Amino acid sequence: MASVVQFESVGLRYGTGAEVLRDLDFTLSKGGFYFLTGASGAGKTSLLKLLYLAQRPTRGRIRLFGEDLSEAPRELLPDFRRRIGVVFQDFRLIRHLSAYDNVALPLRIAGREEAEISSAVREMLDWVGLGDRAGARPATLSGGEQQRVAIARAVITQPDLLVADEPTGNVDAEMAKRLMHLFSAMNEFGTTVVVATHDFGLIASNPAAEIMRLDSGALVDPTGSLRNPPRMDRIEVRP
Ligand SMILES: Nc1ncnc2c1ncn2[C@@H]1O[C@H](COP(=O)(O)OP(=O)(O)OP(=O)(O)O)[C@@H](O)[C@H]1O
Repeated sequence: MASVVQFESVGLRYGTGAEVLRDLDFTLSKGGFYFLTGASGAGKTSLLKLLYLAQRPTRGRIRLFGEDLSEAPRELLPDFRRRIGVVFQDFRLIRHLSAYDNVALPLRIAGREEAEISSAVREMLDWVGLGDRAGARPATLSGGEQQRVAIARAVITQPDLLVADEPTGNVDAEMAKRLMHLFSAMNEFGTTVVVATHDFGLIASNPAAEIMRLDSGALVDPTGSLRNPPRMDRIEVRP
């Protein structure tokens, strides 16, 4: 399968500090679904920042959509960026825009017609359960509602790569299921999805997904043990 992302010996440090990511070597395939997990501070958000081009690695190479980013001219980065949908941990909605206008923004930037934008945005807001809050500004929405607007905005352009940082951290279990259904539907249409989460319930909801686990900045045990806990009947428990 074609690769969307390739990391080769990638490391990242902030300023003069120690490396927060080290020796990352992995490939994400087109149409793959990946969960990125690991303890708080393990480097999940930092790895996602490399994926959505908010950070450059301090060493190693990253290929995105087949292009080597260390060789790509800076002017090309916005073109790459437009192919990536991002759900930020802190949402980053635009304060003075309504929920509708926040979700419409990427389509307006892409130059779509208003009639097309209107039907797409209304359908998306309905799907995330905010059809009746289209005119609301972010400050008047709850944390969970803001998170749903942020998700709607990230997926509205059907990006090639969707990167989501704890996208269900503020919603109830029913809404989390609905949002995962949305991500899976996009994934079936070819979007590569990367979801950082601590929520093992969420991970269990998509048994076909691959799990990437970060431990102190390094990827460990990329698949396997998280899905296959030890068979308790084989473990001898001594009194
Ligand atoms: N801008 C920054 N400048 C300096 N250090 C940073 C910066 N951002 C993150 N770090 C450090 O990098 C390490 C990894 O942080 P990161 O936010 O990537 O972890 P995380 O796994 O996403 O954590 P959480 O689950 O709590 O969101 C931490 O030690 C953190 O303090």
